[in-house]
Order: sequence, then C-alpha cells, then structure tokens
Amino acid sequence: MQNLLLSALALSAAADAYGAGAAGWDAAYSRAQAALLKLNQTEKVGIATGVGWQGGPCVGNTYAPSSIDYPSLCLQDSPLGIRYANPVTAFPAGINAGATWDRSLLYARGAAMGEEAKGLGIHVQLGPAAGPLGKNPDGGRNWEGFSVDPYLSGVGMEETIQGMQDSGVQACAKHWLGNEQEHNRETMSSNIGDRATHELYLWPFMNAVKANVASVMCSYNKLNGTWACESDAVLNELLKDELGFPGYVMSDWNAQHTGVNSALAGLDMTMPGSDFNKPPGSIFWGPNLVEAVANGSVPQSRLDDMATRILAAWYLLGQDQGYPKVTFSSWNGGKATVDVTADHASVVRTVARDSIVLLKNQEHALPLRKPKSLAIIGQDAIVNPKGPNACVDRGCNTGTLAMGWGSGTSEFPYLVAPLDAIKVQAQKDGTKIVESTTDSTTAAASAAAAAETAVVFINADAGEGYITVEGNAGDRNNLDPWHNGNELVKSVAAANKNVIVVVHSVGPIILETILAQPSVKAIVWAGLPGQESGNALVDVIYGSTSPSGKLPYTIAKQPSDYGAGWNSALVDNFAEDLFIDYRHFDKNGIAPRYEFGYGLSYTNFNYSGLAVSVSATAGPSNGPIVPGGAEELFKSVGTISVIVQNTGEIAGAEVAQLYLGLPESAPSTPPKQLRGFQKLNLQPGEQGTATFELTRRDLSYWDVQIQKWVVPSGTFTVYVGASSRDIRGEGKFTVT
Ligand SMILES: OC[C@H]1O[C@@H](O[C@H]2[C@H](O)[C@@H](O)[C@H](O[C@H]3[C@H](O)[C@@H](O)[C@H](O)O[C@@H]3CO)O[C@@H]2CO)[C@H](O)[C@@H](O)[C@@H]1O
Repeated sequence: MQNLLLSALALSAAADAYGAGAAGWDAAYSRAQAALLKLNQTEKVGIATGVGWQGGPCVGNTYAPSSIDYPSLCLQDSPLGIRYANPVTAFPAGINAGATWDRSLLYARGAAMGEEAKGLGIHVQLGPAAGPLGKNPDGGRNWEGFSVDPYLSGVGMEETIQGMQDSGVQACAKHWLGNEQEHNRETMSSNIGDRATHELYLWPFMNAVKANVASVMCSYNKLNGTWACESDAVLNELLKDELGFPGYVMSDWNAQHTGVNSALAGLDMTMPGSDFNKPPGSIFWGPNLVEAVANGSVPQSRLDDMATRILAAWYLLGQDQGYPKVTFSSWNGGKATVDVTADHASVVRTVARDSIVLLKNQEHALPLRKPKSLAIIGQDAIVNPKGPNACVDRGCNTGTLAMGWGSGTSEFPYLVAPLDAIKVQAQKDGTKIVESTTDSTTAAASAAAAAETAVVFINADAGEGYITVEGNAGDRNNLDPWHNGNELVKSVAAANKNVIVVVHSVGPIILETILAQPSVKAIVWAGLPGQESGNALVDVIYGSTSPSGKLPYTIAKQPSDYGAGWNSALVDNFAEDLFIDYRHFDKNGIAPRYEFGYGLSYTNFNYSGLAVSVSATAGPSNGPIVPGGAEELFKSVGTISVIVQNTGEIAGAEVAQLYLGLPESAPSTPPKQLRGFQKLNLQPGEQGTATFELTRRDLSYWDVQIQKWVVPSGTFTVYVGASSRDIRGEGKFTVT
C-alpha cells in the first residue's frame, strides 16, 4: 500500500512535468490541430463515431483513421474497475471510496484502476460517476458515485480522476446531468431549477473539469425538456462555456436521438455508434454526419471541433507515446494476455476497511475479543455457491454483496467471504464457529442459540435498470434489507443476547426494526467493499484497525423522512430544490437515525482551538474561464482549522468536518453545507490539526438573476465537528 502511494506520487510528478494542467491542454490542442490537418472528412467523423456494440473488443470503439497514427479508441467501463476483463481487480464501489473521506485513498484507488486500464490497452475508462448524485435514497445507481453531498462527491471526482489520468488512462465523468433514477431514465425529463442545478448536480463536475478530465458522458434523460445529449444549454453553455471543459462529450450508450441537433448542441462522440437498442438503420453519425456537413446542416468548424477535442484528450494523456495495445475482448470471457492486478488488492482492502462505518456499539460489543464461540448467520456471509461472477453484470443477489449490478461492475478475480475471513481469525483465537448460511429464520435461531455471540449478515442491492433483480428494476422498491433481513435479525436477537449486525448495502436502509431488538449490540455498515470484503471486515471487527468510515448519506428513521424517491412519472420536477439528504433534514427539523457524516470509532476524539481566518469580498466571481469555471472561484480566501486529539487508549482516525451556514443575504440556503474535511490518523494522546482551505466557490451561492456564483455579504457561521449533527465548535466570519 505504501509503495502504491509512493508510486502514485511519482506518477503525479511525472504528469505535472508533462503539463496536464491548463497549459497541458494548450500543448495538446496544438498537436491535435496539426493532426487534424491530415484527416479527411470521413476520418474526422470516424474518430467521433462508435463502430457499433460488439464491433470491437471494448464496450465502445471508434474508427481508426489511416492518415495519422491514431488507434481505434477503446472505451471501457467501469467506475470501480475494468468490466468484462480478467484478471482485474474488483475495487470497492464509489460509495465506499466516498465513505473513507480520505483524499489519499481516493487518489490511490483511482491510480490503481488507471494502471489496470492502461495495462489492458484501454484508452478511456468510463468513470468516475457523480450522476446520479443520489437525491433519491432508493436510486439504483447511487452506489457508483461517492456521496449525495456535492462537496464530498466533488473531492471524490477530483482525486479519482487525477489518480486515473496520472496513470495514463483518460477518465470519463458521468452521467451529465440529472439522471437520478433508473425508471424511465430514457424517456423522462429532470426539470431542475437553475440554482439546484449549479449548487448540487453540476458542482462535482466542476471538480472533474478542474482535474482536467478528458471526457464527459451525457446522460439518457431530458433536462428541462430537452435530451441531455441534444441540449445546447446543457452541453455548449453549461459544460463547455461556463465550466470551460476542453475535452469531449460522448453520449451514453444510445442516448443520442438526432444527428444534426446533437452535433450542434455540442455532442462530440456517439456511442456505441450502431443501432444498439434501436430500429435497424438508426445511425445518426457516420456517413450521415459527413452528409450533414456537406449540405451545411452542421458547420465544418463543428466537426473540426469534435475531432480536435478527441485528439487533444489523447495527446493530453500522452497516449501517442507507446500506449499498450488492447489485450482482451469483452465478448469472449475477457481473458487478458497480461496480468495487471499488481498489489492492488492491498488498495482494495485498505479502502474497504477504512470505509466501514460503525453505527452502533453498545457495551463495547466490538471489537471481538477471542469469543469462545461465534455464530455466523445469513447468506450474505458466504460467496454465491455458483461463484461470485455467476450472474452477468452481477445481476443477482445471491451470497455476500460486494458490488451492485449493471455496467458499473467488474468481474471478481476472487471474493473473500466474511465467513471465510472470520474462520481464519477464529482458528487463531480458538473460537468455535457455528454457521447458518441461509436466510432461514429457524436455522438462524438455532445457530444463534448455540454461540456466545452472533454476527448476522444482511444486505440490500440495486443497479442499472436494464436488469431486474428480485423485482427491483434498477431502483430499489423500498429501503428494507432484502431477503427478509429484519426477520432474520429478529429471530437471532430472540435467541442470543449479544448480536452484531453487518450490513452490505448500496445505500441507506431503515434500521428501526433492528434497533428495536435489545440484543442487537452493534451495527456495522460495510457497503460494497469489493474483492477483499471479508478481510477488511475482520480488520475492523477484531480491532486491528479502529473503524474510521463516516456516512456519505443520511440514514432516516422512515423512508418518507427523505422527502424524495424515484417516481414513475415522465417528469420529475426536482421539488426538493436545494434540500436533499441532510439539507432537507436540517431545514425541516427532522431527526435522522444516523446523520450524514456520522461514524463511531473504538477511541474518542476531542476538538479544540477552532481558528477562523477568512477574508473575502462580497460579490460575483469573475475572471477568465479556466477548466472548472471562472478562475476566481478557485482562489483561496483563507483557512479554518481545529485541533483534534485522540483521547482514548488506542490508535484511530477521525474525519473532522467543516460546514458553513451562509448569511441571510443568500436567499433560502440550506442551514449548513459541507465545505471541508480532513482525516487525521492519531495515536493515543496524539493531537493533530485539521486545516480546511476555503475558496470563493465554497462561500458562494448561484445567483440566478446575474447568472454567476456570488459570495453574499454578512456573517457566515462556521460549524466544525465529527458529523453534520455532532458539532464540536462554532465560529463566525463576516464578509463585506
Ligand atoms: O457500457 C457503456 C455505458 O453503457 C450504459 O449501459 C449499457 C450497458 O453497458 C449495456 O450492457 C446494456 O446492454 C443491455 C441492453 O440495454 C438490453 O436491452 C439488453 O437486453 O441487454 C444488454 C446487456 O446484455 O445497456 C446499457 C444501457 O441501457 C451505461 O448507462 C453507462 O454508464 C456505461 O458507461
């Protein structure tokens, strides 16, 4: 792991030397423009057009021109590893990476995924994801992204993209924009207010563009009535003009609806380029785009711009210099001729371990201390007896859950089951293991009755809407554990007085039934941990590492408390406006069960010495547009710091969090919003300083009248603490 972090830093230095910043784009554009001069019309269109689903080795492939030394581009999922190839590493899902709240781990995970992509000859890895953001707690693909909070999601995007691109692969930030549910995703309109668009859904993409992301994938849905991949307002105005995005926009697979309009709106690449899921012959570009330019429907300059953007991204990443050839095919089992997995299992285990959120720990039930006997209960404790990859795109929920389903998946090289990892530890401790690895309540009760402590495994799955699992068409039907998980826990709790519940889930589940059982002493959220699932869990429940994950979303007492959820209408008016997740709970005075940012440790942390040093002028941010937005937005306006001390007797890590409340001159703003965090590893008695650097963007709201980010005048409230509700220090600063 240490080696990986060091090599990641070396890669970062190399990328800086190459100049992958704004200057890097300038150099890349010069080279792209020179290459463009050598291409004929068909070749220019060809590098912007997919060859068709299954027309090449990757899920997306473009035509290779013969006039320049440029390949058929290979585009491959996913945000958590490489889809349809093996051997590859199955990393923890985005939601776990977000739950670490650890910038260096987010970067290391991105760098390791990028290394694997490059090693396999993949030019463009289709991730990371910030859309869906997760406003609907039951949204099917929320787990592919990092958090429902735009700030945390933005940091996840930025670090992951930097890691991936420092390894040499082009990243693709997706899905732009407003694709918050799976039901009707290809027909519905997300009608989002301008302010919520900016302050919530667009925010993490600003970080992505700022990190020089090579490509962006536009989404299936309509935005305010126009298809996202056909909307001038969404592609040209928001993404390319306002955020200054220099790279290229590709369509989601089949998200293009017209040839000319999409080209004029700013789409640069169509995927997968055939009549995938459409009537035969519905190919919008290819020869049709050549014709559209010839007859003047699409200006020559627009086609040149598409090709230049695509070429520039390739040069930006240095992919013209000895890039590996594609060494696998998605369509024949994905067997690669090289093994790219290196020591990435250690990244997986570290991310999985440090993302575990300890929700409840009564009577010091955890960590386990050499119990005499342990009952391990639930089908989620074992690997699917048919193998971890038995269902295509992980489209079933049998055995332990370690990723959701859909295109955002990879093949498992192996999957360490919780039961197997616990058995290894039990052997060392002389603990007798009693197993009940079905979800039968009767068998569970008898196993639980035969042991000193019982660990029950439950889960909740979700995924992409082209697969329906146990009646869930992508989005979840409810926020309950699957397979009668509440009943399973109840039967165990009736038979054993010392019960630990482990949850593998794609997002929040309602825990009230479980919490109502007095025998449930501890609850552990392990999310979607990837291939090292059991090992990471053992690290935490046996205490070799203190839990340090924090919730990347709120866990409510009842589903209606969220005030949001997927709906079956063809229009979603995003009535939540700015008030999603904790912003909604705070505004409406709703008590969450476990709030955003919450997570227990085996040790304790004391906060002191809050220091506020912020100096900013009120008003809009201007300046030239750089990748990410107006340059002034990213200027530092000062720092806030706090001292955190580990007051317990064991080592641990704490995520100190900064929330800001804007002055009243900013209309109708959420009471507090995350604007900084830092994870500190602290030995017993040790203290460290968490420093939050603020930029103008962090102080701003989007002014819909003047169409700019504005720093409001007045007094800002500073909240620093261990979660969004566990505030340990308050301060103020004033902007005039
Ligand atoms: O993979 C690239 C992007 O694809 C989108 O998802 C598509 C997914 O990759 C593809 O496997 C799936 O195909 C299924 C098809 O939709 C269905 O009709 C057919 O019966 O089965 C096919 C699977 O064998 O289609 C998905 C789109 O509907 C993702 O949205 C995007 O994130 C990916 O990067």
